[in-house]
Amino acid sequence: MSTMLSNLDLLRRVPLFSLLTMPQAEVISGAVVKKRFKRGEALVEQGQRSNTLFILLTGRARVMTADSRGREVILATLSQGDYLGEMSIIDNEPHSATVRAEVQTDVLMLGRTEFARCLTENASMSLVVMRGLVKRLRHADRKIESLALLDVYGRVAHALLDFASTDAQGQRVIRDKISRQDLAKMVGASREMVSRVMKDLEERGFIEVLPTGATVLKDRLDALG
Ligand SMILES: Nc1ncnc2c1ncn2[C@@H]1O[C@@H]2COP(=O)(O)O[C@H]2[C@H]1O
Repeated sequence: MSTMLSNLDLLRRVPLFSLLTMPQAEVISGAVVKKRFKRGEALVEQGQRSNTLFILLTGRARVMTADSRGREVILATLSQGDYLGEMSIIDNEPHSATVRAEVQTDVLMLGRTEFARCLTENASMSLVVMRGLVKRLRHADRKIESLALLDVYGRVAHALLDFASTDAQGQRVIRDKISRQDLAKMVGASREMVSRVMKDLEERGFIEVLPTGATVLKDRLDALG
């Protein structure tokens, strides 16, 4: 975490908070608290309350939910500039999911009252939060569709296409090695099944796994997802 930057500087670099007027930003920067979470530590726990908005300054965190048997589903991965905890602040219910640091993660924390004040005093900020929620709902709709209508091949293809970014050569690629366990938690299938599907996708030329661990997605994969 940069110790050189003031809370105000840190806040103004976060897209959501860059919408505040300078006087508003000054008030809010006096109310935020910095915190560092270790890898594996939970920022919030599903079913509990924290009355806090968390803004990621560095690192990465995983949004996940689990059933009573401890089976987990990964809903999303958050990174720098993303925020979490807004759902509980907006509807005053416990946290909808557990969010866990995947690597050491630095955050700014803002209390319920201050965040609620930002939303009521700044219409453009409310709109951005709404857009974020709508985007999430669209994504959740696609996920429901894929769970209901696609087989495991289709769901794995969907998840891979979702994750990929386009490199300088215009190839869609996932740079980091993909954990079969994580992929299984994203698509709602067993790790063994996902390993089998990935192997088959590779053998049939839908994907290419490079020696670096990166995965290149071929155009024909779109037909499955
Ligand atoms: N599907 C999702 N995608 C991204 N973030 C989510 C998703 N579901 C929940 N979250 C975040 O995880 C947080 C868990 O606590 P809250 O319910 O307060 O607010 C939630 C959101 O900020």
